[in-house]
Amino acid sequence: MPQKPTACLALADGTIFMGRGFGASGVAVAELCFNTAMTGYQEIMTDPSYAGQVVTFTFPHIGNTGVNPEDDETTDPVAAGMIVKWDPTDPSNWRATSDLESWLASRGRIGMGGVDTRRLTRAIRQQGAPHVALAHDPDGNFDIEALVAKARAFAGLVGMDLAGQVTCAQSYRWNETKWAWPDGFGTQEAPRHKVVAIDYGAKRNILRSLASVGCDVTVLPATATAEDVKAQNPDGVFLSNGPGDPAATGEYAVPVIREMVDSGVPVFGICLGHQMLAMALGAKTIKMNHGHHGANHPVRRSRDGKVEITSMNHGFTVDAQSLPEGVEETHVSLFDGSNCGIRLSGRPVFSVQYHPEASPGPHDSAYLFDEFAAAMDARHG
Ligand SMILES: NC(=O)CC[C@H](N)C(=O)O
Repeated sequence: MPQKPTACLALADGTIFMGRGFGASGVAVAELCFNTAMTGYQEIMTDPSYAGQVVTFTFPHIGNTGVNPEDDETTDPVAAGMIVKWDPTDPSNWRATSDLESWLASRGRIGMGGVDTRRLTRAIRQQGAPHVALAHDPDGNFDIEALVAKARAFAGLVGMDLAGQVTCAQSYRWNETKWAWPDGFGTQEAPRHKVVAIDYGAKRNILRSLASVGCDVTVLPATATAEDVKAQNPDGVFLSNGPGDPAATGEYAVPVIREMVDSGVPVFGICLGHQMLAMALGAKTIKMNHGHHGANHPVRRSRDGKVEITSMNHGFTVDAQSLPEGVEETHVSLFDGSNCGIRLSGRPVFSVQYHPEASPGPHDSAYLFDEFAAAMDARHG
C-alpha cells in the first residue's frame, strides 16, 4: 500500500502536489522559485536573499553531502522551505557534521520530498513564480482548501521590504581569520582598506571575500544613515545582497547610497545592492517572470566579451532601458539578455546582479573584489 503523503504543496491557482514531509512540521506561505544548482543547498537555504521564498531544486539528489557549520551563509536558514525530488539520504562527506533533515528540523524549516520537480518547474516557468502554501504534517492531515486560500492570500514580494528582517541588529566588525580554500583563494591579505558593508541580508562569503582582498570590514544595519557611514570614514562602501523588492528597501536605502556615490568613495554592490545602486543612479527595477536562481548562468562581460559562469539568485532585475546616460551596462545575461552589471562612467562605482563570491566555476568572477580593492588603492595614491 502506498504511504500516506505527509506533505502538501498548494499553489494559488489550486494545483496541488503531495509528497513526503521532512524537517519541521507546520505551514510556510511564500513565493516559489526553482534553483538549478547541483551543489550548494546549504548555502542556498541560509542565503538571506531567499527570505519569503520556498525553493524547489531541479537537481534530484539533494542532501547527499549533509550539512556543516562552515557552509552557513547566515546563522539560520532563511528560505521558507525546500522541495526535492528524492528524499535526502544519509550524508556521505568528510565535512558533514549532521544530516539535512535534522538540520532543517532543528531550524524550523519545512522540507518536502517525492515531488515531480520537473512538472513543478514547468509550472513556475509557465505561470511565473507562484504563491504557495507548503505544509508538513507527520499524520498526513491537510485542509487543502485552506492551504489554497493561504497561498492566495499571500501578498507577494512586490513592494515587500524584507531587508529589515534579516539585517544585523547592530554594527559589527567582520573578523573571521581562519578560512581559506586549499588553492589560496580566501586567504586574507593584511587589512589595508576600511570598508563599510551595508547589510541588507549579507552572505558571509561576501564579507569573507572582501577580507580576502585586504578589507577591514565594518558591517552596518540596512537602516544606516549617510552620517552613520561617514562616521566610519571608509575607504570604500559595499552594498550587500538581500531579499524582497529593491524598490521597497530602496525607499530608505537609495538616498543613503546616492550620498555615498556623491562623496566620491569607491562603491561596489552585489544583487540587491546592485539593484539599489542602479536606482540611486536613476534606473528602475522590475519583477521577472520566474527569476534566475542557479550556479551556471552565463554572463557576457561587455569590455572584452569574456563569458563568466555565474551564480545567481534574483527575482527582480534592473531595467536596462532605464539606465541613464553615463551609466554603462558592463555585464549581460546570455540566457535572456537581462542586465547583470553596471558602472558609473569614469568612476569606481560598480555593481553586479550575480554572485561573484559564490565561485561556481570555480572562481570566475572573484576579480571584482580585486577591482574594488584596486579602486581603493588608486585613491590612496
Ligand atoms: N540575491 C539578492 O540579493 C536578491 C535581490 C532581490 N531580492 C531579488 O530577488 O531580485
